[in-house]
Amino acid sequence: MSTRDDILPEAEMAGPRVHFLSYQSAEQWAWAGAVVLAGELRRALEQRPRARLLLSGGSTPGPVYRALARAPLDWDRIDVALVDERWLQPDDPDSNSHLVRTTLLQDKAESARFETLTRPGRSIEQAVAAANLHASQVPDAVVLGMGDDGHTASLFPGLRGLEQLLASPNAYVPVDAAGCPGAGPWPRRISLTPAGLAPSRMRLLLIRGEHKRRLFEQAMDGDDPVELPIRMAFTTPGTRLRVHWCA
Ligand SMILES: O=C(O)[C@H](O)[C@@H](O)[C@H](O)[C@H](O)COP(=O)(O)O
Repeated sequence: MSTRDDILPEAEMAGPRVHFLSYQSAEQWAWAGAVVLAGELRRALEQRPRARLLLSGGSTPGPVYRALARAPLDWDRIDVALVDERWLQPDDPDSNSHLVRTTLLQDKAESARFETLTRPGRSIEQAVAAANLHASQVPDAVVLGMGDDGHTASLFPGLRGLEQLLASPNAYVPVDAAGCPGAGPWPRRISLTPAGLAPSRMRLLLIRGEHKRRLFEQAMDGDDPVELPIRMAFTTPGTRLRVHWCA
């Protein structure tokens, strides 16, 4: 297993809103993500009866979740929930729930309490209302991803009503991303908003590849999340965004 010293970043760029760390290999990147999340959860459990972790889906974060599942934490005091979900049932292989179940909720983390966003028999409005009730518990850590189009959570560039969704006072909103190529075959979704991200005690963005590095640098040159929704990760007031990148 890697030690803390093996996973020091190759380069760092720290500003007031973003701390960007580059890792030399995918293995170091995965372990570094797990170490930082485990540290945050451990601190939270020292101070409060329960800790809360919000996770994204997509093709990038799986190795970090698998590494985190091996962390010796008091997992039965940890609530795991989602940043966003495609309007699919939790056992659908394309759902973010399925990703979290098959990567994180294994090994030591099997005993964590997992809140899916969708559930059989629940309408999208009921699912969003339930998510907003749970959101009264402040997240200790939020893991975000970024799509090749600059979306984060399920807030896509060009999404109808994006400005209103970004300004919503609610932590979760229903999304109809019809016409947004980044949403792939799943236009109906539920997404975290800036209001849901703001109170989190830690924000971690997991990205890989040259294209995403350049896109993130471009995002940092501006402030408007309507143009590039990933900007909400660092323009939303609250804690500084930590970015973990590797090629
Ligand atoms: O449901 C989703 O699609 C995700 O939660 C989404 O916001 C994800 O983080 C990005 O799309 C990045 O996805 P990739 O890692 O596959 O590029």
